[in-house]
Amino acid sequence: MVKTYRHESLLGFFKGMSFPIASIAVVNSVLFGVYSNTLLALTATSHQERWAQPPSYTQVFIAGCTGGFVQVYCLAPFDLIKVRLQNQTEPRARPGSPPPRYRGPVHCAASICQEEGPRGLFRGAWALTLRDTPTLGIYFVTYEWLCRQSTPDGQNPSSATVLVAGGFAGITSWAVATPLDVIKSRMQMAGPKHRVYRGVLDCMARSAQQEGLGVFFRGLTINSARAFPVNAVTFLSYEYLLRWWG
Ligand SMILES: C[N+](C)(C)CCCC[C@H](N)C(=O)O
Repeated sequence: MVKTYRHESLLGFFKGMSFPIASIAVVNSVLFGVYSNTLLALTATSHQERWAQPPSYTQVFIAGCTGGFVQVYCLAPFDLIKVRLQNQTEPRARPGSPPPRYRGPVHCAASICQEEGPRGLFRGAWALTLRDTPTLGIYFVTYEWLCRQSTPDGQNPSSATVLVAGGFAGITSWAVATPLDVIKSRMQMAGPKHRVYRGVLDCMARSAQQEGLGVFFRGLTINSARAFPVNAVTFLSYEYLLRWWG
C-alpha cells in the first residue's frame, strides 16, 4: 500500500476500476443465472422450495461448475483489460513524460484488438477456465454447507447467516483459486511478440523454478480480505432478489 501510494498517489488504488464495475453485473448475472437454472434442471425444485427440499451437494457442485465455466466467456476480456491496466505502474503523467501504453480500458481493448487481433482479448482464457470451473463449484458448496449448518432444517437462512456464509464461500474459493490466479495473470501479461510461456504447465513450472512455491500464494491475504465483504453482499443480494422476484 505504501509503495503504491508513494509511486502513484491515491489514484493508484483505483486503477482499472471502471471496467470491473461495468462488467461485474453482467458476469455475476451469467454466473448466478446459469447456476440456478442448472440447479432447477437437476432437481426440479424452485428457488422458493430450495431450503425445504435442499439439493444434494453433488448437484450444487455440478451447477456451480457449470456457472463458472459459462461465465468465463464474459469475464475473460474484462479480466484481461483489468490485469493489463493494473500492471502499468508508471508514475503519474507529468508534462513531457511519454504517455502510458494503455490510456484507459477502451484504448486498452482497442490496442489489444489491433496488435493481437480480437482473439487477443481472450488471452489467458484457458487458465481462467481452469481457475473458475472447479473453484466456483467449491464456492457454492461452501455457501450451501455453511447455511445448512447454522439454520434449522427446512428453514430459510437469516440475513446474518447468508452474509457470513457468503463471505467464507468467497475466501474458501479464492484460497483454492489463487495458484491458478497467479498463473492466469502471468499468461495474460504475455504479448504476441514476446510470448513468454508455452502454456499453463510451462508457466507453472517456470514460475515455481524461478521464485519458489510461495509464488502460488501471492496476493492470497489481500484477496481474502477483499473476498469476504464482496461475496457476503453478493449472496445477500442474490437471496433477496430471488425471494422477491423468483
Ligand atoms: C472462483 N474465484 C475464486 C476466482 C472467484 C469466486 C468469487 C467471485 C466473486 N465475484 C469475487 O470477485 O470474489
